[in-house]
Amino acid sequence: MIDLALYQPDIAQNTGTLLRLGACLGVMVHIIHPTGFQFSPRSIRRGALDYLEHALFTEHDSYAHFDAWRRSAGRRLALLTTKASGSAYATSYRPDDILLLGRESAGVPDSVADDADLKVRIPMRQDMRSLNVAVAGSLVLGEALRQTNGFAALS
Ligand SMILES: C[S@@+](CC[C@H](N)C(=O)[O-])C[C@H]1O[C@@H](n2cnc3c(N)ncnc32)[C@H](O)[C@@H]1O
Repeated sequence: MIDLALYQPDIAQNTGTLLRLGACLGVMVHIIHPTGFQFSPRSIRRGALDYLEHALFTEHDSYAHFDAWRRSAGRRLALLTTKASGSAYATSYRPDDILLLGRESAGVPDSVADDADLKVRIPMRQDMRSLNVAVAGSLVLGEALRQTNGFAALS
């Protein structure tokens, strides 16, 4: 199954929204620390509501820890970034891909972008800077699940 990964998220409500998305679709969410807020059930409840108890998530102390785990698991990293040239809708996803979302304030550093196996961009109107991180994650996760038959087990 496709996973989501959040690189050092800044805004608790966005993280809660993505945890709720993961809970509803049966998708694992990796939280890469440090977060810009205290990561606790209390702080993310506004976005996650009572779905938090159903959320599948795992925390990584650092990007290095996450990257070591990902490489040992042989999982491909697909970075969502406005700087990519390839469209997220012209990409072939694999069922075990991990979709990495950047932080709200600054995306990901170049060193992290260099680790990505593929980089994808959601096309937008000219002069628009970016989408909300939870909206971007939802759009690409939907496409990746559609391509990999990830909705089949859901009712
Ligand atoms: C608010 S944006 C970050 C904006 C940040 N100033 C930057 O330069 O990356 C938060 C995250 O949402 C995702 N995102 C937002 N719009 C996107 C788009 N059009 N295509 C791909 N990813 C997008 C990216 O993962 C991005 O790092």
